[in-house]
Amino acid sequence: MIKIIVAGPRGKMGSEALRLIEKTDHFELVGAIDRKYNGRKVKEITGLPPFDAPIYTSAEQALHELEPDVLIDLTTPDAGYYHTRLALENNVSPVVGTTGFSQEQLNMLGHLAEEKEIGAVIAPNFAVGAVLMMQFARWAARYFPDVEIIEKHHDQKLDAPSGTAVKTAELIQEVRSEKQQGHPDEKEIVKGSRGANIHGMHIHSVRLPGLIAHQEVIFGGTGQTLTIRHDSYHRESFMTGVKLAVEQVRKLNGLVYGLENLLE
Ligand SMILES: NC(=O)C1=CN([C@@H]2O[C@H](COP(=O)(O)OP(=O)(O)OC[C@H]3O[C@@H](n4cnc5c(N)ncnc54)[C@H](OP(=O)(O)O)[C@@H]3O)[C@@H](O)[C@H]2O)C=CC1
Ligand SMILES: O=C(O)C1=N[C@H](C(=O)O)C[C@H](O)C1
Repeated sequence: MIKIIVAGPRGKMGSEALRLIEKTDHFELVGAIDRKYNGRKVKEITGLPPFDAPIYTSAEQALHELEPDVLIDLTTPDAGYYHTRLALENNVSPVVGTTGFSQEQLNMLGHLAEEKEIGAVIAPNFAVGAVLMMQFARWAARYFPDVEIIEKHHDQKLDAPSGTAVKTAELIQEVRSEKQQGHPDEKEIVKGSRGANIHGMHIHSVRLPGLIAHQEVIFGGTGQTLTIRHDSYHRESFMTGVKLAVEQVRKLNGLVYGLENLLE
């Protein structure tokens, strides 16, 4: 049995993670970390599964009193960083889906996991299809160095560009030859019209109601384009990866960044 705490249980992803725990025999929810409802039980919160597990507003108290094996964090960049750090300091393995961490924060968490000799997983996207999309894009970039990324998300998303888009650009950068993309004299008439720029790759972020999580990686070559696209239509799409990470994380030593490192 794996004892789990979920941070962000009322959220779109956190509530989906609770449903995953509910239907997984070897997972046990021992508590939740929420900004509200301290001392209440998860089952008392409308819309959440009928768990007797207690809610804590203090992450420190939850970690000390409940002694979980794993903390699943699905909150916000600031809260997620704080919870992940705290989990590692308390010898609890974090499985983190929260996006928006800086490179400095990721390095810090990596050092801490190594120092404590604890497994940790941070994955910008837990959907297997999205991981394949990123891997296929990395492969395609060897042959098509001209690339732009369009990511589309629901309009409640806090961070832009998405963690998936950043990770995609990082993976492409590993194999892509040095490239000056677009016209050297290109000028933005309206600031921001060419989107964000990571390692010379342009990333465009769309935010609209009705969307969940979608990304296109478009490669351009002479007389052709190649588009690699992934769509999450339901947040259950992320749960295969969350389940795998929870099952694997305590067997790891140090931080694994990206679900692709856990897939065979
Ligand atoms: N890796 C992956 O596969 C995926 C990652 N994500 C990422 O997961 C994160 C959550 O996304 P989503 O569920 O859509 O967001 P939501 O806004 O629906 O949920 C976030 C939850 O975190 C809670 N929260 C905020 N601050 C704290 C805090 N200090 N302590 C405890 N809880 C807190 C919020 O509470 P309140 O309501 O009070 O604000 C809310 O319930 C985002 O970073 C998103 O990018 C999303 C989908 C897939
Ligand atoms: O906020 C979201 O919804 C998502 N966030 C992750 C990201 O930033 O890439 C993963 C997925 O795209 C959904």
